[in-house]
Amino acid sequence: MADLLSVENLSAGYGRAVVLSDVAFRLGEGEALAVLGRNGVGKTTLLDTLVGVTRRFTGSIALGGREVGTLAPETRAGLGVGWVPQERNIFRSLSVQENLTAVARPGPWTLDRVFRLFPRLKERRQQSGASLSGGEQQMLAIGRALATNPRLLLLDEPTEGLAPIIVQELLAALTRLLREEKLAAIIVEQHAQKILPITDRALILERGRIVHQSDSAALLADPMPLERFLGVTGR
Ligand SMILES: Nc1ncnc2c1ncn2[C@@H]1O[C@H](COP(=O)(O)OP(=O)(O)OP(=O)(O)O)[C@@H](O)[C@H]1O
Repeated sequence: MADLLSVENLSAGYGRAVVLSDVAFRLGEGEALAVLGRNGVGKTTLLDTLVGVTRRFTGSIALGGREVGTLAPETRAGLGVGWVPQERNIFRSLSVQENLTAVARPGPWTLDRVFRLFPRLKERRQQSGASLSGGEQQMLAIGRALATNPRLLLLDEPTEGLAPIIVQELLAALTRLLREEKLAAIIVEQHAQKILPITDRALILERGRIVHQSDSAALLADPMPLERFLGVTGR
């Protein structure tokens, strides 16, 4: 499978602090990767480095064969890096529909298609972003990233802090995105058992380094690395 993303020898951090060291992995077109690890190991820093909002010390990030590691975040976004940050960053004073149309770029992900994926957003299309529940704001944040028609979607703990029923709804939408629509994605998640069934590959970070990489199915079948590096079972 052709590489959509190829990361080599990446080290990055903030100011003089090195958080990520010698990170290397590949992602094929249409593949989904789970990024796992305990608190503070550098998961968010990895996504932020792909987006371009940290300090990169060494290494390369190639998207579709083109080096993007030196480019500004907005240029990377224009080349197809879609980002749903942990803090969601929706426009609180704009309506749901305005949030989506403000960032829309031409491509298969039209407003209608986003509304088909998240019917709750369609029902609330005239409401302000601020009036939405936490789960609905997360759906809007994902919808906004989709409306930019990304080649690669980066999701930072999309289910964090949400009620179980909303988590189920979000996971069902993500399953559709990753399994049926075959959108390439990298998902940071604390709970391995939620995300491994819907991703192709997984990596585990510890202190800014990759300590395990494998197929997600292999990790589910043999959860030893989850026990060792996350202190949880895969179930
Ligand atoms: N803006 C920043 N400036 C300086 N250091 C930072 C900054 N953001 C994160 N760090 C440090 O980088 C390290 C990795 O943090 P990061 O948020 O990437 O971890 P994480 O695995 O995503 O953790 P969590 O699951 O708690 O979100 C931590 O030691 C953190 O204190």
